[in-house]
Amino acid sequence: MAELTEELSRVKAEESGAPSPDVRVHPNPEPPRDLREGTPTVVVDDLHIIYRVYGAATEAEKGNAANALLRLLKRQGRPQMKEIHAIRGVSFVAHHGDAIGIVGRNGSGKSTLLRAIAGLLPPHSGAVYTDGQPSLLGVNAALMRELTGERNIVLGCYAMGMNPNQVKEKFDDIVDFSGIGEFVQFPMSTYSSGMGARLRFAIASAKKHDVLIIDEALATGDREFKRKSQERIKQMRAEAGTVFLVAHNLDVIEETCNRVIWLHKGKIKMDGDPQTVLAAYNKV
Ligand SMILES: Nc1ncnc2c1ncn2[C@@H]1O[C@H](COP(=O)(O)OP(=O)(O)OP(=O)(O)O)[C@@H](O)[C@H]1O
Repeated sequence: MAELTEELSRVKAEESGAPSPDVRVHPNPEPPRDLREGTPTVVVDDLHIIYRVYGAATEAEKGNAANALLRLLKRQGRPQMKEIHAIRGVSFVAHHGDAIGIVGRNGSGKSTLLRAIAGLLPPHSGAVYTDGQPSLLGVNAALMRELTGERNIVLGCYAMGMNPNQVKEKFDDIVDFSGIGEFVQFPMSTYSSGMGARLRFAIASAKKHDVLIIDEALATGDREFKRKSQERIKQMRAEAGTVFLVAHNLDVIEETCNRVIWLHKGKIKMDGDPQTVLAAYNKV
């Protein structure tokens, strides 16, 4: 009974606007943006990613129809499973306001690392901790080819958690930024790959992201679009998000990022400021 009276008086106090004695009042539950600058957003701790693929271990086992039929007749199992150890003990910490470029030769593990940060690949061991929701903007980000640009903008914005008013507010800006013009009324299947990539970038960057991961999205698009997208990445950095960027064009990385991680055979070979890391990377 005493508990009930206490609870009732707490509810009444809350209704009257007076803070109840046992409720701590935080005047600033969210620290202002500039205070968040520099706080950790992504912690990657001794991460290992292993892909398992069913592949032929020997020449004789190589997959063709005759071999598959022979295996069936002999009631043999599938060919041996192979493991590809794509990320081998990667650790680093990213902070609010960081734009981190990831460089490395083909197959060094860049896309795998980004997909793991986005939570799309489970670690074999180690862990990825993120503050906020990471969003992966890759060349394959899911837009629907049979739908018009307009429908994709609306669906894409909803998928990022916007409400109808926010979508209305952002719609024109997305179309302008993408530069697709009247093509917005046509199905995406009629777009060139550059137009599709520009629309994807325009949709994804219309929202503030805690952690935005961009995989080669800037590789397509003309000089003007590259300039605009670099500007927008800088703006997103200024809004205290964290941006990860994989691009084979090192100039883009140098101009956009404040830090570069060089991956080699699944391990970090170097991590530091763009000039130093890119100079070393260009030497090999
Ligand atoms: N889905 C997959 N299944 C099996 N192995 C994969 C898969 N994706 C990548 N790999 C392997 O993992 C390793 C790292 O590949 P990843 O695509 O991450 O490298 P990358 O640095 O992004 O390459 P690129 O510059 O060519 O895009 C490679 O050996 C690759 O063959």
